[in-house]
Amino acid sequence: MATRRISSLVSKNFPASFCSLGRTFNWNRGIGTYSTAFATEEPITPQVQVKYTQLLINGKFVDAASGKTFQTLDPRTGDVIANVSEGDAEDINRAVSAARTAFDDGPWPKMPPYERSRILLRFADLIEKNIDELAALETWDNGKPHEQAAKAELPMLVRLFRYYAGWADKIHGLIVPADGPHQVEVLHEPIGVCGQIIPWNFPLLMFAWKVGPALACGNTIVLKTAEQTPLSALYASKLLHEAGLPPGVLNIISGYGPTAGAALASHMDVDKLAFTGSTETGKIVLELASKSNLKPVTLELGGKSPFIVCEDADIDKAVELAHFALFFNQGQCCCAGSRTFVHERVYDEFLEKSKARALRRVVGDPFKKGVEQGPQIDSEQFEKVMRYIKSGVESGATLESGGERFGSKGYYIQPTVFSNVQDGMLIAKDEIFGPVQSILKFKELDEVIKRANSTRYGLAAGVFTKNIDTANTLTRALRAGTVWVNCFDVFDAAIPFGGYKMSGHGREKGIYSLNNYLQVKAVVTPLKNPAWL
Ligand SMILES: NC(=O)c1ccc[n+]([C@@H]2O[C@H](COP(=O)([O-])OP(=O)(O)OC[C@H]3O[C@@H](n4cnc5c(N)ncnc54)[C@H](O)[C@@H]3O)[C@@H](O)[C@H]2O)c1
Repeated sequence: MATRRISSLVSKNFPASFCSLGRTFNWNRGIGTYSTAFATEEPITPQVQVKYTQLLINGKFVDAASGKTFQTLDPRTGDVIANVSEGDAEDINRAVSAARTAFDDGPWPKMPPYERSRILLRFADLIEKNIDELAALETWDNGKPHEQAAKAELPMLVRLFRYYAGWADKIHGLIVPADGPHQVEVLHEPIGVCGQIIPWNFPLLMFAWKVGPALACGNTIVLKTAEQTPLSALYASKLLHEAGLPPGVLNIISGYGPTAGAALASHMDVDKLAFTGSTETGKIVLELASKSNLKPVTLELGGKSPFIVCEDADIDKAVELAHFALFFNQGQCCCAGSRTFVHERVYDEFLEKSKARALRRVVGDPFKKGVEQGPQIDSEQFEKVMRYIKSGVESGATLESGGERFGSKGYYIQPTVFSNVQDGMLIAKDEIFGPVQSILKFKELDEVIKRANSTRYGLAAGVFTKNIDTANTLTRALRAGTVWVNCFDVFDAAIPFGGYKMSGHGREKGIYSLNNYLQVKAVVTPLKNPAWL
């Protein structure tokens, strides 16, 4: 069998790849056991003020119609960061009405695409100027390491807006040949008022994946942020208006899912819905859309992605990448490599090294330099993850490291590794969305393909091998929207992302996202005496 080394074992793309985080920042790892030093220190005061807490409707910050507010909390402590206007159905009506007027009568869809492109480019420049404040807000509201927000996520957001700014003046239709003397033009039109609902795990990146392509295509938007993380999208949207976005084109509603989110999904005057969140909520919004006006829906949902370590893998590199694939962002990634399949010949070595790596992971205040893992987003997620850890122990998996709360304040969890995990256990089937690695043993390639595909999800997969034939077999056999080979979490703006099966409908990013935000119209005109057809 012909084999050859795959030269690039870990992607060098940055900032498109989160893979480079560990190397770039030279994380200051502890040794042996978990360090509790950070947990006993006072939380670091964020270098940012919360300026925007109201709803953004028709270019203005306004209170909710009900006058209600809700608290957004600091995951490091559970303390209140700010009181934020709580939008509900009435505010969604106001925002949709502003977006409708901006679409039907406003300048945005009619603006020369180059002008739209320039506004998106100016916005990207403004984000770059305000990276420190935006990254601080993101860390404060979400708990993710500040270096990750500032050096990877914000640059990705900038890149994504520049990418879609580049598309704005390159979207065009087709002239297609037909039987008979007809001119057939296929026009690509903006789809109209877009409803967008995003989760809390990557508040600004999810904002970018939704807003960038929708605006490039000339649409108007009502976006509902996640109730856990309302702050950064309000700040970014203010900058978009500074960059020249006309009022009413982008409206931001903070609020809860069953009230504001459901009102948006079921609104009769919303032309398209884009949702990212859990599979359970995805089913609800799809039903709301179908029961209202049958608006088309794209869904980016949950996952239980396999990460397959083959017998020929460089074990040290595989351990590091599998660790990153699971623990990145506190394990709160839809595409987390949450089933680590390891070939039986390298299993023992892989396990020992994975355990040691988890013990070296630096957990603490996400504002502190060198910290790799902050707190989970809130008490609900914290409790859910702890329940899964308990279930892993009770179902007979071996707890190799972690398994406990980290520190005494906030929602920190020790990096946890289970070995001896069997396919039927809940920890191998459900999306845990936390820092819990499940290691499973396999023997044959056919066997691991079957087991990796034996899930209701199909978002992503990781493959670690030096053998090009093995890599080709796996990449084609795995039923997942993304397969990363010898890399993981490479998120270039041009790469499509989305799921098979219950991980979603449709794709975001790249050219594929444009199709989500365009209508296709055929215009047929008879041709009189054409010289040719
Ligand atoms: N596939 C992807 O690209 C991707 C990316 C990030 C997160 N996710 C998934 O998101 C989930 C975690 O996020 P979450 O806990 O915020 O998910 P969630 O489904 O609870 O919430 C997501 C959003 O939906 C809203 N919502 C909740 N109930 C609603 C309802 N009845 N009607 C309308 N909207 C409603 C929420 O307010 C929030 O804005 C995970 O399952 C993760 O895998 C997927």
